[in-house]
Amino acid sequence: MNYQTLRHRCPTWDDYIQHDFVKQLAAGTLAPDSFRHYLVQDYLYLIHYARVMALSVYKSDTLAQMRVGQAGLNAMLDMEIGMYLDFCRLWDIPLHEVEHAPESAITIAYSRYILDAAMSGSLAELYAAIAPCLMGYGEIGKRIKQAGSVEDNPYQPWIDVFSSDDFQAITAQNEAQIDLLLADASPAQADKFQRLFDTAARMEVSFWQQALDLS
Ligand SMILES: Cc1ncc(CO)c(N)n1
Repeated sequence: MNYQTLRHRCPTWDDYIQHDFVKQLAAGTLAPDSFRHYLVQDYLYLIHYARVMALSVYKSDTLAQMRVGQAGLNAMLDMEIGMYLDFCRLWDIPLHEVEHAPESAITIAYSRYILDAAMSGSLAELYAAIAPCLMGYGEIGKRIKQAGSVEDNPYQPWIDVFSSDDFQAITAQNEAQIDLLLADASPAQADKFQRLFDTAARMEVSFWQQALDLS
């Protein structure tokens, strides 16, 4: 088992990567209310995601494994959350409003799902559950960049983070880590990895959709 197999076997991968939210964000036509909702919910989601990354360090056996988790956590806290804080300043959204916003049902479901997989499972299971998140956004960023940017896109900073060389290096490092962890999976373990991956990818679709439903 490896990352590309998980990705190819996932029934909702394209729905996730090519969701209308992504298309509208790339075109700069996404309704501001939708982006604002996404921004707040994703900020809340990332708090839990960071806790999962911390658990990946705890569950690591080697320094090399720990460093992949460390790099992922840094990318999250510095690059992604940093970009969200910039948006908050630019769009006049007070931070306390974001921090105290109620979590939506899908935000709770998805964030606690990966947290449970991280707490109860092996390091390999943890990575199978978070792979759609990290790897998917990397793929989306790369695709949008390759398609060429539109002028004056208000969402360009989002695209710049996920298409950046730094973020792409993190996804490459994570793919290698996932491939090593999944290499010797038994058929039963491979099924478990695929189920974790597919469930997370399904929730990514709902995560986009919640924001689009507002417009
Ligand atoms: C819901 C979601 N999935 C993936 C990422 C990428 O880290 C994110 N910021 N939010």
